[in-house]
Amino acid sequence: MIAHLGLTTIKQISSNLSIQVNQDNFEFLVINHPKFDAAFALHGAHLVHFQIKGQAPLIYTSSNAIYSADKAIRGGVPICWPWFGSTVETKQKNLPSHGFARTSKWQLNDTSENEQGVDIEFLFASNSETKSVWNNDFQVTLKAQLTDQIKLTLVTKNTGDQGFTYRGALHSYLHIGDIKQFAVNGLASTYSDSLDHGVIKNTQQPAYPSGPIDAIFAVNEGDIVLEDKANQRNITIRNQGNDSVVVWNPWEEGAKAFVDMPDDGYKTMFCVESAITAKQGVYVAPNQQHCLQTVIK
Ligand SMILES: O=P(O)(O)OC[C@H]1O[C@H](O)[C@H](O)[C@@H](O)[C@@H]1O
Repeated sequence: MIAHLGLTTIKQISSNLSIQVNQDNFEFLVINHPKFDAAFALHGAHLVHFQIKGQAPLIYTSSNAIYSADKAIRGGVPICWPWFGSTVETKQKNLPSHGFARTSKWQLNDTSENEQGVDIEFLFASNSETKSVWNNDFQVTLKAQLTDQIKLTLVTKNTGDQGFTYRGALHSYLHIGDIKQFAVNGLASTYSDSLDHGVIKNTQQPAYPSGPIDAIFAVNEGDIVLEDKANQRNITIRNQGNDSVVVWNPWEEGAKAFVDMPDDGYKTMFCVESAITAKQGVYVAPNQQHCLQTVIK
């Protein structure tokens, strides 16, 4: 799934882990564990690939994704932070949708590995550039534990002396075999329809998506289960620290409008996001931290 990127190794970290670059010097951490293959872009600490050996990929990344310092990567698990989507304020200030973390370079801080999998830690801290758009002191850590599942924990630490609030998401694009042979179980009974002015609607249980969807669900008890019938599997998602679950698929017209997604890309992806979308966000006091997590298997 990343072979088409034509990567070259520039640093071998261990026999399973290496830093590789594409022809534009865009850096990836590539993991070839005996149990799975995975890759992160250092740009955004963005998981772009995860595939257990012998199985279909668990994560969808667009074959047309653009790897460029000022762009967000289409697919994978974008880290939306410290805001979600756009607000009147971010629009007025011409700030990017979903915050600046996904278009910032993160530092690979630590890796460890064993027979079960690998642990990886990426860091991103406030600097003069981030403070010019969001005037807070922070350190954000992405802790990734990859085994027979993906566990991503985003730790937001307030390193300043003023409290702040944040919003965001672990915006997972799950790979599915065929959207026409697909169902979603375990979502809350109502949702706010972002494609219809936030009108509150009832959820079908299970839900069989048949058109564009952009919906904010409350947090429900239990797991969200995607029936990926074409791949004869269920994908299970368990979130923590979120106040909502955002579900998104742009469908055909939406995909056609994106330069970085094939027209039929919508057929093999479905986003289920561990999100903080409430207006008040999450408050983080000085020296305190908050964890946002998603576990996918
Ligand atoms: O195109 P992006 O900025 O990556 O956003 C992709 C999508 O993210 C979320 O799912 C939002 O709810 C959608 O409204 C948005 O279209």
